[in-house]
Amino acid sequence: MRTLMVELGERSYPIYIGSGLLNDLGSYLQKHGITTKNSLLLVTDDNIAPLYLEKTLHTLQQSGYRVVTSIVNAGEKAKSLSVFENVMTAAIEGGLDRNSAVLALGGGVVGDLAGFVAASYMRGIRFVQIPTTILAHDSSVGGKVAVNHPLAKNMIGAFHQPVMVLYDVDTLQTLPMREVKAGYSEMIKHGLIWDEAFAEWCLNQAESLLALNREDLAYGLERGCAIKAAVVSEDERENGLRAILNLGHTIGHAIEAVGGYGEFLHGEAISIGMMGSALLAVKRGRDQSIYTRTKQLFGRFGLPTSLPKHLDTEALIHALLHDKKFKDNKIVFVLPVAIGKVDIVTDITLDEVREVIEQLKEEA
Ligand SMILES: NC(=O)c1ccc[n+]([C@@H]2O[C@H](COP(=O)([O-])OP(=O)(O)OC[C@H]3O[C@@H](n4cnc5c(N)ncnc54)[C@H](O)[C@@H]3O)[C@@H](O)[C@H]2O)c1
Ligand SMILES: O=C(O)C(=O)C[C@@H](O)[C@H](O)[C@H](O)COP(=O)(O)O
Ligand SMILES: [Zn+2]
Repeated sequence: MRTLMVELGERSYPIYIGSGLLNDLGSYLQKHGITTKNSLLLVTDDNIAPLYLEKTLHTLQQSGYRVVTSIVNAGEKAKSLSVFENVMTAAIEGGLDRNSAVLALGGGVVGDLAGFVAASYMRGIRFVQIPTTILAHDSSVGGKVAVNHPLAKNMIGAFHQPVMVLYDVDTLQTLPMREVKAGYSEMIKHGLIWDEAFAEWCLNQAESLLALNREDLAYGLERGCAIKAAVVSEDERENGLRAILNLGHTIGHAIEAVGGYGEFLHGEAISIGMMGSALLAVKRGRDQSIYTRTKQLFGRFGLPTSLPKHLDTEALIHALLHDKKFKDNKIVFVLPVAIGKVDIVTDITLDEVREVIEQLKEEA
């Protein structure tokens, strides 16, 4: 078992990564001050429930907990205000109080949704992340919780840190291959923004990672979480450094919104977005190898590197202008300086973005 810390003063918390951890959920909750006197709301989705809900409820009940369950439909559309309201209803009807805790058993969708419920219920109750996807090595760490608005991604949300992250890597073995690939997109992002050697390691271990080799997977998750934790510990509320975690998300979020939050998985959209950032960087005179190496990385993982032609360029631009990354009349882009290093650029024009979108379509 590996333990990492997210250092945030009184809001610090551990990330436990290991095999079989779900069996000991009750002990971990107790260790973190969530006792059997406190009722729990467990949120999950209808893909995960048949696989892990019974086991999770059994272990919690064995430990003496009272648990209310809310199962949402799988997929990005669950990050909506109407589903948020349904989960809130389950919490109220289940009699949760200010000492209760919300447990998110699932990927980034469940984590973001349940986390926003925890942040809002009675103005904030405790929250535990139990990630079950590879992508969630990113989403379960850092406390960004939110639902989407039809016009823009993650538009309604909060910062609400969990009390712990319990990552049972055994659960990842049941992921569909498309989700496995999408999860590696954020892992590669952590290499691209922070650690060239890690990006290179991802490239070299692609085959083993895609085959879910346990040792490599655990190392990749640990390194990805460590990078995320280091950034968040320095800048919890994105006043500066944390913005680098948004590499590929300026165009990526627009792709998700224009795709109706269903055509593209988050990991797929941001891999195309990261290709867009690499292209912009090269157009601004940075080394051509940034583009070729980024493309090689995503290609090796079977992730998309171009934009389907049917996506309307102006619709993408419109969505981009509603994103949080459009500030003070400027679009904020994270651009690679080299593999493993990025900077924040705020003078990219809409015409430059249009040109890159068209070029990404030509590659299709
Ligand atoms: N808060 C953050 O910092 C942050 C960071 C990155 C991404 N996100 C958000 O995370 C979301 C994407 O997360 P995701 O990729 O985990 O998607 P997801 O939560 O939709 O999970 C992916 C799919 O896999 C299924 N699934 C989950 N675990 C499984 C398992 N162990 N076995 C079999 N099937 C399983 C789910 O039912 C779903 O269909 C997006 O909404 C994105 O915006 C948030
Ligand atoms: O934690 C962060 O900060 C990130 O930017 C991580 C991203 O991978 C994640 O998709 C995040 O939800 C995007 O944040 P947003 O503020 O642009 O909605
Ligand atoms: Zn992301």
